[in-house]
Amino acid sequence: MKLLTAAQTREADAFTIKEEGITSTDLMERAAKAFTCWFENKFQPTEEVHIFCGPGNNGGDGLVAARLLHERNYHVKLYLVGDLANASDDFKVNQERLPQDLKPQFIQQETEIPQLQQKTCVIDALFGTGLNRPVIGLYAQVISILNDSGACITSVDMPSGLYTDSQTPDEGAIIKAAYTISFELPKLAFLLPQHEQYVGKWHVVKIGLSQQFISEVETGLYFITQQDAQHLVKPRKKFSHKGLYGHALLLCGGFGKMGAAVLAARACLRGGVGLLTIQAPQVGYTVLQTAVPEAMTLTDKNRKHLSELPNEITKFDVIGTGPGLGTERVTKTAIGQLLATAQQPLVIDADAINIIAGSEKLKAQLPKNKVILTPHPKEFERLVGKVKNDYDRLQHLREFCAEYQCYVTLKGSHTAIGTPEGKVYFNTTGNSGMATGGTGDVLTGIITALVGQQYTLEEACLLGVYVHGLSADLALHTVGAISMTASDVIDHLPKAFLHLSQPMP
Ligand SMILES: NC(=O)C1=CN([C@@H]2O[C@H](COP(=O)(O)OP(=O)(O)OC[C@H]3O[C@@H](n4cnc5c(N)ncnc54)[C@H](O)[C@@H]3O)[C@@H](O)[C@H]2O)[C@@H](O)CC1
Ligand SMILES: Nc1ncnc2c1ncn2[C@@H]1O[C@H](COP(=O)(O)OP(=O)(O)O)[C@@H](O)[C@H]1O
Ligand SMILES: [K+]
Repeated sequence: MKLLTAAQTREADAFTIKEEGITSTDLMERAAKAFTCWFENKFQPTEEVHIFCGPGNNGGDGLVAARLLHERNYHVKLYLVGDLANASDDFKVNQERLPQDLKPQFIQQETEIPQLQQKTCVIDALFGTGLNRPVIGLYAQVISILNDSGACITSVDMPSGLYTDSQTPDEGAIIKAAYTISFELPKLAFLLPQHEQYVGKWHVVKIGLSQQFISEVETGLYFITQQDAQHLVKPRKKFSHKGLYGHALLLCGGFGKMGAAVLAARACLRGGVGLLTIQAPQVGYTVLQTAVPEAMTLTDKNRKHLSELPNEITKFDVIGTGPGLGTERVTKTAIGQLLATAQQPLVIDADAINIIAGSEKLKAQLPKNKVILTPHPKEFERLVGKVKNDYDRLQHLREFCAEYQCYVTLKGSHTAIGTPEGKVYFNTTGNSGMATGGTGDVLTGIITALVGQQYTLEEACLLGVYVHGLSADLALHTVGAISMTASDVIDHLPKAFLHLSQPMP
């Protein structure tokens, strides 16, 4: 599913209004109804609700929500903030529509800002996607008092003050919402870790924006839905055999880190690979043969560290490498040989990334259109240098993928997948239980398995990160976030694939 910029959202509004032959006031009523519906399910009418409106259409939504909640017997206190001489037309229409017994209070200077109790229920309708400069002055004072009050803030469409799709300047005040209720689609800003404290928990409510517009508009930004993932899963054929699902090679593990190889291997098997061979240093032989009996094990001439490639390397359909490798000189040499000679697709993680990041020569040797790199943010910085903020990181992601013609799954709460053509997909599964050692090794195993099964590199990244996070979401029900381990994620992979293989409604 696409992510739209603020400008594209405005175009989508305008297109929908024209297509349906409705007025912008009708669309505002629809949006505010959808918001109110969510709000009513969350907060009881016994609550006093303090609604703060700015001068634009976001404020207009706030006015409609005030009217609707008042009709449903919520005790509404309404505040109209700032100079309303240039308020939007739909704001003015809805100000007129306020019932007689709902009198707004006007806030035009700091002394008129109410002091709120802790836990007071607040609706923030100051600014939405129309924000076009940092919030300073009176609005910033309101935001600061609301943030400091300890009130439970629900933002309409955007936390006021936060830019929708670019870096908010440092001087701008931003609401710290507990909940943000976004219209039709999530916003890019919600998916970036630096905004967690402002956005809170976000939810999307549908307001019937034109699907034709959304399907036709050009954007390089997407988020992965369950439907997208379900469409990708390939069913198995009755007369198929293991030879059809790929023979994967994992070059993983080292002294003290054979566990990483075990995790990647077990995940690769659960990811559906036909055959799996692991090449590991000698210390790994007994470990791997015992912990992963389904896999074949080749041993390196080196006792503790990977130092060579297998003889018959051409027989493998895909090679996954990195977890547990270490960065010894002999291993660096082996990774250099791999990049120089491998004909098949490569999934490169962890220490293999660190090794490549440390050498411009190795970076230049990354074979084009054959590589998936799966760095976490620190490993990514080793590849591209220090990044300034989350938007800068995304820009580096696009540039790196274009320069090296490779795929990168930049791991995080919403893992971002960059493609050589400049697209970025955000994952929507996963949870903080995954913030534990070894879950990245699991992802390497899964993606390697999918590439082995002839998924394209893009498909393998999308389905891989989605199913990886989904497994963790399913594990959450049984083990919770605190106790979750990487093995729990592997153990829930079967359920996750089953979940995605159910017929769609
Ligand atoms: N018909 C529509 O276009 C719809 C719009 N909707 C709502 O409208 C919002 C967008 O409305 P608008 O485009 O009117 O924009 P906003 O209401 O987000 O803000 C724009 C207003 O704020 C002023 N402003 C911007 N930045 C400021 C700053 N830093 N300090 C002080 N004033 C500032 C602008 O001059 C303008 O008056 C969405 O977020 C959504 O809530 C929804 O009602 C759905 C339908
Ligand atoms: N808070 C979180 N929410 C969702 N996913 C997370 C979170 N923290 C970590 N993850 C996921 O867990 C994995 C961690 O990978 P990585 O840092 O490489 O771990 P390791 O090196 O220990 O294997 C990534 O896939 C990442 O997206
Ligand atoms: K808002």
